[in-house]
Amino acid sequence: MGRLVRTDCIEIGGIDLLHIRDLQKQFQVDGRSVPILDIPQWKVEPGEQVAITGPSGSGKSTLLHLISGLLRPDRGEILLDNQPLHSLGEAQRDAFRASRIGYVMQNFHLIPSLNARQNIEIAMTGAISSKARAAVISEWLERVGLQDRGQHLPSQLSRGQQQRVAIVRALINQPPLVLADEPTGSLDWETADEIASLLLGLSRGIRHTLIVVTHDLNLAARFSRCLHIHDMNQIRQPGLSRTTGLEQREGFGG
Ligand SMILES: Nc1ncnc2c1ncn2[C@@H]1O[C@H](COP(=O)(O)OP(=O)(O)OP(=O)(O)O)[C@@H](O)[C@H]1O
Repeated sequence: MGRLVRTDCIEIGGIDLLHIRDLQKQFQVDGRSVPILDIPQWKVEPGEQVAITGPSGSGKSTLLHLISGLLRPDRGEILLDNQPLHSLGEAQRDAFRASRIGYVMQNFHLIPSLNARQNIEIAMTGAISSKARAAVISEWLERVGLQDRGQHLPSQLSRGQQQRVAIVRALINQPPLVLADEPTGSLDWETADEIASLLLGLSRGIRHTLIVVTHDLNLAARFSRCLHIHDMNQIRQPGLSRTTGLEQREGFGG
């Protein structure tokens, strides 16, 4: 079941934070190569908020893993701030990722034995005193309404509160790019709406670029740009050309 995605490039001008060129990714399944992504060109400008939608298995998470350098493309280039991430050695890539990319995941991935403050602190880079660190963490906890939850373990927090901690952890180093993979996917609709507002508001406030993978079309509609990935099986159907495999929709309210 191969899946292939292509994108029509929309030139949006200006300086790009992210520039993907000729990207191809395949996985080996039972000894054969299964094409997953094929993206001739895609650009994201600083400060943009982009939603990525598409059917299950179309390659959305794979695209985020490629952008963050967790996966290596088989072909092509991903430039982040003009830096080809995959040309860096592992240690340099880890350091670059830690300072330039924040990652929010569906299931929070907090460390169970650390409290909320410690889960945030562990992600902090930069040489500042422990007193200054504590002050920054307090400020962020207050910003997300968790000022009285800093000492709580993840198991003592609601799911929405855990995701708030995870969002602070992703934003604490003020990375220029924040990636979120189904950040509201495991939350009830009311909490999901709150978390979506928080993520959009915070990233808008500090001018992060935000790229969010979501199945939730209501959430996608809150972004200024949406990239929809089609499944290759659909692309193979008569009447759908491969070049419409990945379609960009502009002009959502934001
Ligand atoms: N390590 C791997 N080895 C082989 N195939 C893989 C691997 N990782 C992902 N795949 C396959 O790649 C395809 C894309 O997976 P991906 O997780 O990116 O999809 P997705 O669009 O994020 O799906 P979902 O919406 O269900 O999370 C799937 O068919 C998946 O089975």
